Amino acid sequence: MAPRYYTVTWDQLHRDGKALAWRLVERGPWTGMVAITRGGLIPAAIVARELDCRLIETVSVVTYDEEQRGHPQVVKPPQAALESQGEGWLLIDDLVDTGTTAKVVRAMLPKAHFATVYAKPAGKPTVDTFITEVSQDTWILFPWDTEPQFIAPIAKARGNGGGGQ
Ligand SMILES: O=P(O)(O)OC[C@H]1O[C@H](OP(=O)(O)OP(=O)(O)O)[C@H](O)[C@@H]1O
Ligand code: HPA
Ligand SMILES: [Mg+2]
Repeated sequence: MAPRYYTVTWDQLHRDGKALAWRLVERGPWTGMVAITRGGLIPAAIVARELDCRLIETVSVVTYDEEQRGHPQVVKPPQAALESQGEGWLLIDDLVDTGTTAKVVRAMLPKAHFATVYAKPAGKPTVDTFITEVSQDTWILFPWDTEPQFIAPIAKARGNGGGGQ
């Protein structure tokens, strides 16, 4: 079955990122943040600004090639947070889908608080805090993966022409 799409604009991402920061500020203070690259980088920047957090580490896990899921590979470990096992650290990603990426990172930082902006049901048990849930068969389109384009008027797309003079 073709996936449904849920389009997220920059404005919406900023609003949802701030909503996440409101939840997380109550759980702090935080030693620092670990952004899961690349999707977690912009949500992490929004949350870091709101929480006045300046210590940002990254962890890189490659799981997907476009919409195809592969075997997760840790390309860069979250060095600064490893010794504490992530205690006091916020782990940020844009979304959890199957939870594959989350499980790999949580194994490295079992004491970190894991937060995402969006979550699908299969990945939900791996997240401590998230803002918006979408169904498992929905593909989230982020603003960095999309661009606005021309769309034909409804009447033309239906092939029933325009109104006459
Ligand atoms: O719960 P999962 O099924 O693991 O899917 C979620 C992960 O997939 C995407 O990252 P991706 O691997 O596409 O890399 P990217 O962040 O560099 O785009 C997304 O940013 C999450 O990190
Ligand atoms: O729904 C999604 N959107 C974008 N990237 C993703 N990576 C896993 N699931 C998704
Ligand atoms: Mg990612």
